[in-house]
Amino acid sequence: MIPDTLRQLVDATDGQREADWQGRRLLLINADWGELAISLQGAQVLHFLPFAPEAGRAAGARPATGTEDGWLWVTPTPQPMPGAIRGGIPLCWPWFADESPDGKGPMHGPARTAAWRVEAVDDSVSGSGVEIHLSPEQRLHDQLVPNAVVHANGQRLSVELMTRHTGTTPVKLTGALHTYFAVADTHQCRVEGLAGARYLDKLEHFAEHHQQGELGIRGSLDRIYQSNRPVILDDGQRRLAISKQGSDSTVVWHPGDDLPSDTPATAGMRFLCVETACTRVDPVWLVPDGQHLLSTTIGREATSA
Ligand SMILES: O=P(O)(O)OC[C@H]1O[C@H](O)[C@H](O)[C@@H](O)[C@@H]1O
Repeated sequence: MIPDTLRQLVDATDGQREADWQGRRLLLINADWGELAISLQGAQVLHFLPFAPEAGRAAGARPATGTEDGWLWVTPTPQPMPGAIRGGIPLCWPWFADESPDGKGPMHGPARTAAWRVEAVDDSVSGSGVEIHLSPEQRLHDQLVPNAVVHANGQRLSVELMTRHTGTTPVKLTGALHTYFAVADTHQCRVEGLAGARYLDKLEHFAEHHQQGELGIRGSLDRIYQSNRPVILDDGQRRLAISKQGSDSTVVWHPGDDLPSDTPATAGMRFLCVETACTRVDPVWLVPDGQHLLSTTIGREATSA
């Protein structure tokens, strides 16, 4: 689910172009393999719709209008600059939530509101698709340097957030690929693959629990699962496989009825955040010349033929 204004920009794109949306520069791609939109504020993927063949649909043919509008959700309320966009895949870096070193930094770090530039767009990648390299326009940390790579094709989307240590003293790093998935109905969702995992419940002052059975979403939740395993997000209509690297935390978040002011009730039950993260339970200590790769890959669940 994406705002009509973003849908119109994607529809008006043939191939690849840049355009302005809500005061932000976007990279838009509408190709034979699918659709992709990235905001250069935050290097944030806002939209992805692959055209992989499904039963009854020819290879490379776009889904019938109205049957599917992408795997990611973006709030329909315009987000004033220079604030963050709620939706898509915000890059939370170099800390997750309020875990800045002095406790005073912006929620989820400065990367998601910073200006990034496209370093390269490679559409010669195997399997027909695109690989986009992005870097921040300004330094965001005195010792750490991030860059992002987005891979998209007719089957899957992946986002890689690489951090390199260019300084002289060890640095603690947390962060997240804070994915807002578009779902048919939040309360019909199941997240499979977390059964038995230990989690910290942020709604209970980080009380520790273990997940009993598979996770069904019934109301508000804000949990840090200690897990490096892939999960399946099933909303009753679509099963997406979410795998990851460099992450021992999976954050599952939805505010329930207590929606943020930028999220109208009609849109509020159409998303679920399942986040590939490094948090207080698995911070990364980066040493000089070290690097860390946080990545997620999202595809349809593989079905046995
Ligand atoms: O509103 P935001 O700054 O984008 O944060 C949205 C949410 O992100 C994460 O999932 C945190 O676990 C939540 O506690 C937070 O409310």
